[in-house]
Amino acid sequence: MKTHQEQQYLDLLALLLKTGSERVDRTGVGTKAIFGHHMRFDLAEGFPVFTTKKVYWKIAFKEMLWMLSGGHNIKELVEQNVHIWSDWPYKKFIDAQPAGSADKSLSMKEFEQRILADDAFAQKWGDLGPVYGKQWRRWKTDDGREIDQVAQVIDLLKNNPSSRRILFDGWNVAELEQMALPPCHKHYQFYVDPNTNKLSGGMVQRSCDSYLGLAFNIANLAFLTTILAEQTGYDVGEIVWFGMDVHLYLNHIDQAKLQLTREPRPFPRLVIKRKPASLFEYKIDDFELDGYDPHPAIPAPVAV
Ligand SMILES: Nc1nc(=O)c2c([nH]1)NC[C@@H]1CN(c3ccc(C(=O)N[C@@H](CCC(=O)O)C(=O)O)cc3)CN21
Ligand SMILES: O=c1ccn([C@H]2C[C@H](O)[C@@H](COP(=O)(O)O)O2)c(=O)[nH]1
Repeated sequence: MKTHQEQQYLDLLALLLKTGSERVDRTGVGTKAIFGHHMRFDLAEGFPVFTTKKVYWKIAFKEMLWMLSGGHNIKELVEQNVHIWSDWPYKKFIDAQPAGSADKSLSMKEFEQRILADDAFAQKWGDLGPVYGKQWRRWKTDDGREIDQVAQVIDLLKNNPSSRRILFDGWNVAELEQMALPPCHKHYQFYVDPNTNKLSGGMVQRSCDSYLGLAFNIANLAFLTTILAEQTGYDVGEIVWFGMDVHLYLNHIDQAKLQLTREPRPFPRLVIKRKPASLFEYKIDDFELDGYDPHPAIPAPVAV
């Protein structure tokens, strides 16, 4: 019998548990880490959203659509009930409040409510800086122009699919200091096989939270590749993932061990209910996963 493609992910978790070197990290949580790892998923065999725990794929897709829209303020995420980016601006806000002030003890929920209610507050405190969306869609040049890297990718896929330069990158060295977090999934590249008319998507991730982030990152790489293929007239090929600093946070070890006791179930199919005129006009309600029957969620704390 053919091995389930998700086994690659379970093998990675097992490898980290067994061989990962314990390292201190920026967050102070500590990780078990390896350097350099690769996985690939054939999208013809199903949509790679992991089944050995419930993955909140709609949250991931909303994040991808937000990045594709050029967004970099958490307001647009919180409006859609997505909270995965709120920790960083919240921490920045709390750190900036004087000791003893009422705002110093604001909860994250109250912070998010103020982001939603007060535009000026959201402008000031909800902005993550020039992160993914900004670099993907409006990379600033020295002479004051802005480059839409995603539009360039679409143009190459339509007009020069044998190019070896069909890529975009979020790692804008000059602007890293202004970002709440420098990009983790930093490089995306695409490839058309002329024999099969299939589009494959690759991604390089410099730093990978293998328990929380990676499930989202793989689903989103598959999602982006699928909608790009639909928009440019190709069938879907493979996604190819390269991780560099690939780690398991020490407070995710029990969750990873529990996940390893579970058997993968068949991957679902991604159903796209509407094809908009451009890549930038998809809405979350255009998507459904057909046949997603995961094992229960296993919650874990995010390292900030
Ligand atoms: N330490 C760390 N790991 C990450 O994966 C990560 C960051 N930081 N910082 C930036 C973004 C934010 N991302 C996140 C943050 C939180 C979850 C998370 O908590 N996921 C939960 C449930 C989410 C929910 O219900 O809102 C999960 O079980 O997948 C996932 C991705 C990915 N990135
Ligand atoms: O999409 C994402 C975004 C972030 N991560 C993880 C990887 C690291 O654990 C942290 C970032 O910390 P750095 O010190 O900047 O490396 O967030 C992820 O896995 N996926």
